[in-house]
Amino acid sequence: MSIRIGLGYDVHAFGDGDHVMLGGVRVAHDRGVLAHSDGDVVLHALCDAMLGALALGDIGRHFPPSDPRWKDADSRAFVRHCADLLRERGWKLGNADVTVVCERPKVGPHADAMRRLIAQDTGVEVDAVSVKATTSETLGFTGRGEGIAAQAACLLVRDAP
Ligand SMILES: Nc1ccn([C@@H]2O[C@H](COP(=O)(O)O)[C@@H](O)[C@H]2O)c(=O)n1
Ligand SMILES: C[C@@]1(CO)OP(=O)(O)OP(=O)(O)OC[C@H]1O
Repeated sequence: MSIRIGLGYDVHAFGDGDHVMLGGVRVAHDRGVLAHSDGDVVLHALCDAMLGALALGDIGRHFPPSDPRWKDADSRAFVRHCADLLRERGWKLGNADVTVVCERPKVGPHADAMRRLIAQDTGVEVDAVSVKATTSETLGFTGRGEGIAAQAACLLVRDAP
C-alpha cells in the first residue's frame, strides 16, 4: 500500500455581500468575499491539498483566474475535478482535515453540513472528513476581520506502489 500527504492553504479578503461560501455551504454573514470564483476558502484549500498530494500543481494551474469559465464558479466542481484526478491515478482520499480561521462567521454550526458535501464530492464516508475552526484571537488580518483563511491536510491511499 502507498500513501501520500498534501497540504493546502487559501485566503480571501472580505468585501461587500451578505454571505460566504464555506465547504459548499452558503453561510449568512454581513460581508462577502472578493474572488473570481465563489471564493470558498475551505474547498480551495482542500483542492490544493489533493493536488499537492498528487504533485499536480495548484488550483490556479487547473482553474486559472484569468479564465472566464471560472467566474463565480461553484467550487464544488473544482473538488469533484480533483477527486477525479486522484481516482484516475488509482488513489483514494483516506481522510481530509480542514481548519477555517476567522473571527466571524461562526463555522461550528455549519461544519457537519460542509463535511457531508465534501464527503459526497470526494466519494468517501463523512467520518473521513473533518472541518473545524478557530479565531486568531483578534490578531492579524483574520483577527481584524479583513479576510478569512483555511488550511487543509489530506491523506491519499492506494493499493499499488
Ligand atoms: N469562526 C469560528 C471560530 C471559532 N469557532 C469555534 O469556537 C471555538 C473557540 O475558538 P478560539 O479561537 O477561541 O479557540 C473553536 O474551537 C471553534 O469550535 C467557530 O465555530 N467559528
Ligand atoms: C479558484 C480560482 C478560480 O479561477 O479563483 P479565486 O476564486 O479567486 O480563488 P483562489 O483561491 O485565489 O484560487 C485561484 C483560482 O483557481
